[in-house]
Amino acid sequence: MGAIGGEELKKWEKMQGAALGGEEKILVLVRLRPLSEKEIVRNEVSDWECINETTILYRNSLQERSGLPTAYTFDRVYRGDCSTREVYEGGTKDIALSVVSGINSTIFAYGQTSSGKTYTMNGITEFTVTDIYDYMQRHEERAFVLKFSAMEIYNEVVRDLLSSDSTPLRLLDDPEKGTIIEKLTEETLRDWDHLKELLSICEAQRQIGETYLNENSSRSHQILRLTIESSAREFIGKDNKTTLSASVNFVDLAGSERASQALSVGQRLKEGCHINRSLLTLGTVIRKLSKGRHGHVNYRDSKLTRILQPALGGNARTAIICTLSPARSHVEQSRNTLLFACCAKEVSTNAQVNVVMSDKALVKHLQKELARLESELKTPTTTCDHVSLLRKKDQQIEKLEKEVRELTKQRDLAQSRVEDLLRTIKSDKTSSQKEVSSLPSKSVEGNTYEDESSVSCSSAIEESYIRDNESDATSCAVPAADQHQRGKESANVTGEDSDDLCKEVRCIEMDESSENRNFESISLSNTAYGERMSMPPASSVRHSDIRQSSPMLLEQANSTSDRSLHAAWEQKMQDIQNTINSLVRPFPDDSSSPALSTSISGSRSQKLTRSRSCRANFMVGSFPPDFETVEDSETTPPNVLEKDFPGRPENFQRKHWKLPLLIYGANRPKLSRNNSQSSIGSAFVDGSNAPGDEDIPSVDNFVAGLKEMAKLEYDNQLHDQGQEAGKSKRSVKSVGVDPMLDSSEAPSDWPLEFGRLQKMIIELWKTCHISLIHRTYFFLLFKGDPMDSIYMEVEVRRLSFLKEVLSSGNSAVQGGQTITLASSLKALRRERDMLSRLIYKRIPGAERNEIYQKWGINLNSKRRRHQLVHHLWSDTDLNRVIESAAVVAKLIGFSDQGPALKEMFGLSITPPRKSRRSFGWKNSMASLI
Ligand SMILES: Nc1ncnc2c1ncn2[C@@H]1O[C@H](COP(=O)(O)OP(=O)(O)OP(=O)(O)O)[C@@H](O)[C@H]1O
Repeated sequence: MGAIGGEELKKWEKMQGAALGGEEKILVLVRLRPLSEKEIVRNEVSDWECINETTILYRNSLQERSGLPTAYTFDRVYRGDCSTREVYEGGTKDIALSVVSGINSTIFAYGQTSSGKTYTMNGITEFTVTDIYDYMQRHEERAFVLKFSAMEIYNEVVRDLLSSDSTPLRLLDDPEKGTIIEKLTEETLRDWDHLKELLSICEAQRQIGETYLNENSSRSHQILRLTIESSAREFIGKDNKTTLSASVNFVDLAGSERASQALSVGQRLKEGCHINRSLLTLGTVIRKLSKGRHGHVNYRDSKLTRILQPALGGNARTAIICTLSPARSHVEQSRNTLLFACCAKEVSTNAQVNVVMSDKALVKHLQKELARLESELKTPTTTCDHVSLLRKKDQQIEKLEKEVRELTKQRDLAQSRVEDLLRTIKSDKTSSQKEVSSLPSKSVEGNTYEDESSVSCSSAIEESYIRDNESDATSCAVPAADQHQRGKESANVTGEDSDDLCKEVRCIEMDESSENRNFESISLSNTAYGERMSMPPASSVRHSDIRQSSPMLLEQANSTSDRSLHAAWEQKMQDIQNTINSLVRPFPDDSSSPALSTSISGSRSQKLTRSRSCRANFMVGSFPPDFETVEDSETTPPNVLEKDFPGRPENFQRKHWKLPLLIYGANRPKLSRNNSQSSIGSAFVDGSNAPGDEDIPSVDNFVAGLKEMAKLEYDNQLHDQGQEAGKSKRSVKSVGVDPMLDSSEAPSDWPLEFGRLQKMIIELWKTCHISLIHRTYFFLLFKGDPMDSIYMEVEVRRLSFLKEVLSSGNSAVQGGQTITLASSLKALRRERDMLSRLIYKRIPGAERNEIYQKWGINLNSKRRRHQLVHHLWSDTDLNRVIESAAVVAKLIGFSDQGPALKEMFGLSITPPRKSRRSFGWKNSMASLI
């Protein structure tokens, strides 16, 4: 059903000769009945007078001085001597008969008991039906079906007045039709006599109810509904048949005074409230609607307003006939009725012609509509801005991808040029060998090279590497006095390039060295390098080829112009990639552009995994396979923190500043000193850590995580030192943390320093919502030994970083997991729950009570376990921290065994040499690898 028309409807409208439907005010009529016989006997005075067709006046002189209104104006007012026919003809008829034009209509009678509602509605119903039949007879060209139903609402229960079954009817919500009444009998009318018969059934049913209620007057609302369906005879059986279908409701409401009367006394009040709930709601709805359709209208508060919702503010034409008793004794009720009428006349409805299309016509119509929408979607000039935006972005992306392809081609060309040069170097091997052999073998360790930090690779790792692999280092360092001089000259042109040049050579060197040292991950390193650089694997280019090559050729092979060209290309590709990312970012779902996602991710991964530093590759290769690769800080943008973009495809995630997370879960392989599966943890996490307690992280995984963290910091430290040389330092200062202390430079007042760091860590743990188990392990493992300094520093740095990230509302990626403030809090809450469950399991009753008392927890409290776990680690006072650690250790079955424990896990780090700053970490690292 809807307000759509067609040829047939247009014809029909023309025939009607009037505009159909639209917004209009509710028609409000007031009917004054004559004094009843009883009232006359009581010598009642009639105080109301209709002074013209629209105004009714209160004539009582006493009341006039009360300040209350005396004159009320409505669409029409009817004196007591007016007939129902006049009331009908005066406005009701027009509305009631709208039903034959496919427009819903409703006629209400509202007023106090015995004011003439039923008297009026009976007449209105009869006249309407008579006119409808008359209309049907006059329009033989149309086929009509007339249906009748009747219901009563009493005490918020809906009953079918045409059925002897008094089972209440349920109201259902229909997405198209609104509220429908379940199982309501609908009789198809044969003729007028049939309707009279049905009306008498309704009357009888109603009287049974009234008898049951032992009341003389109506205490229920009655709704008679006449539904008329019509279609042009000439169209019947045809595809484009259109049916008009509408209903007219005749509503005889319960006496409106009931509510106020019922409010007087107890039992009556309760009953009255029930009976008139719908009447009160009707008043509220009308009042609300009279002020305009703003905000919520409480139709659903009563069955009556729910059923009549369309008549009150929706798709219907509505007339309300307010009936009044003229008697002075009823003046209050009469005034209330007029007040309701005043509100009602402000209410508008918006009636529409209700057209029911045949299935076939409906299908045709929908197909047409679908085609229209599809063509709208296809045309970029439609109103759908996002469609054109998408199209534009697709074009941009296509263009950028083309550019990426072009640049890749150019880069490959340049690389092949480099390869050609390398081949030339090979061919010049013999002469180079002679040159190299003539050089003093110790020149590599010459101070000249080391001192020239601006052009050298004198990072700690290189130094350690040189010592460990002296022969390789000799060859790695390359320079003879004159070679170095050339290098210097070159570096004078671009200092940074020179540094890169050195790294480039060392990169190849290190790959091979790694091979020599049989690092377990060398193949990974080489393969990764080869793939990432789109060059032959580094190991395939023998470092001996290079070190034996002519320095001039070597210099040529890494010439500044080639490198800067590379750098420019890389920069450009990075820019393009960034642009693509920014273009892609607004898509909430990568599925919206699958092809795009695939193509870009390819180029993206190629670009982002490419390392600028061979040292980074070396470090990756030397870490355990599960270690999270840390982006070289040189390639990490200064804005290392970023907010998560929820819908961005993973391939387009920008780099995070990554730190390994101390992951204790089952996913993480257990690491031990020799990197093999270890059962060492079981010695410290007692046997009661049985299946089901697998959520408890083991100490060995904790230690493995610490070591990784230290390794990473070591890497950062080295990098910072390397950068120091290039005057382009990007240290951890950029995230607000001081550079890590070298353990070799641990302050002489270490106990004091330890206290300071420990306090700082405890505070940071709290701020960052760090796992209580982590805190416990850490606290119990590191108690002030000078060798703890590295781990203390690492922890401070990690937590400071995390604090900054979380406090700025950003997320950090640690160990492949994105950490936010919310996720940390959630994890901590879960951990506390887990610990509280372990209290009964792990701590015997007497000891448990002792602990509760120590923490000031009432032994009778039902939530004492929860209280305890919430106390744990929440106070940063050292004594409380010690107690917290003891309780958590007990719960997780961790027994602190002092230095022996650290020894077992390889956490006791040999004090480093103090002679050279850069050596401190190298020695420490020995125990970490
Ligand atoms: N306009 C009128 N002219 C003559 N008699 C009337 C008129 N209106 C009502 N009456 C008479 O007044 C009496 C009460 O009328 P009616 O039953 O219609 O009141 P009601 O408002 O429907 O009452 P209730 O709320 O109790 O059902 C009836 O006897 C009816 O015949």
